[in-house]
Amino acid sequence: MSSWRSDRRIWDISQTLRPTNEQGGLPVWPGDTQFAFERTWTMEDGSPVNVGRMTMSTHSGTHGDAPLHYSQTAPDIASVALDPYLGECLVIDATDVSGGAISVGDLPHIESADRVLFRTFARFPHDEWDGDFTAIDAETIEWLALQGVKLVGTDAPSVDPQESKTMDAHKAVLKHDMRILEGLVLDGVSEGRYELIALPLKIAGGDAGLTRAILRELPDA
Ligand SMILES: Nc1ccccc1C(=O)C[C@H](N)C(=O)O
Ligand SMILES: [Zn+2]
Ligand SMILES: [Zn+2]
Repeated sequence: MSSWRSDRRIWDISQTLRPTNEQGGLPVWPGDTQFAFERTWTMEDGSPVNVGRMTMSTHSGTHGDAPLHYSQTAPDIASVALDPYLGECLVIDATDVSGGAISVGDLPHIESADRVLFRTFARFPHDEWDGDFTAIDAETIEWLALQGVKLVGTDAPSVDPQESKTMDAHKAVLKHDMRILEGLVLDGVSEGRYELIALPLKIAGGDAGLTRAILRELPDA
């Protein structure tokens, strides 16, 4: 049998990109560009093919922040190495965390991990903006960096609180040259180890890149 065939289970942990409207739709950071999708050419109108066009923020839906997002002199998303976005990761259930941010005391015992994803929502708010999301303390980022973690992901729209002006968690990430995934959908994903595949789009000058993020069951799990 071909070694490419795999029966390993896959979890799609990406938001569905679609317009925001009265019924809900894609939650967008307050004041940022709404997601829009339209057809430039349609077969209905005699075109041989359908072709679309999108307008969006670089931080729409599930995305990876570039270091350039939080530092003027840091690399854009097209320039960062891809290995942090690919490989074994640990999903931590932080749905019971109170007090606005995940503190060091909220962390379970971590044997070792290169990548850590936090589930903060019991149910992901697919159709409305929730500004009261759970952020991550800068000390927690520091502690994870000491454990060798090179990527931190969250189902929240940011690692810092919505009203933060100091961006302490982002700054801790910058200090340790870690990578960030935001807006993951971790409903139905239990705590444990998985393979992460979440490559951000290669946008020159991009302060972030949208990503189709998935988890895959580890071999021989
Ligand atoms: N769109 C924004 C507009 C203004 C301020 C922040 C945002 C963000 O998207 C935050 C973000 N997702 C982050 O990387 O923390
Ligand atoms: Zn972001
Ligand atoms: Zn961010």
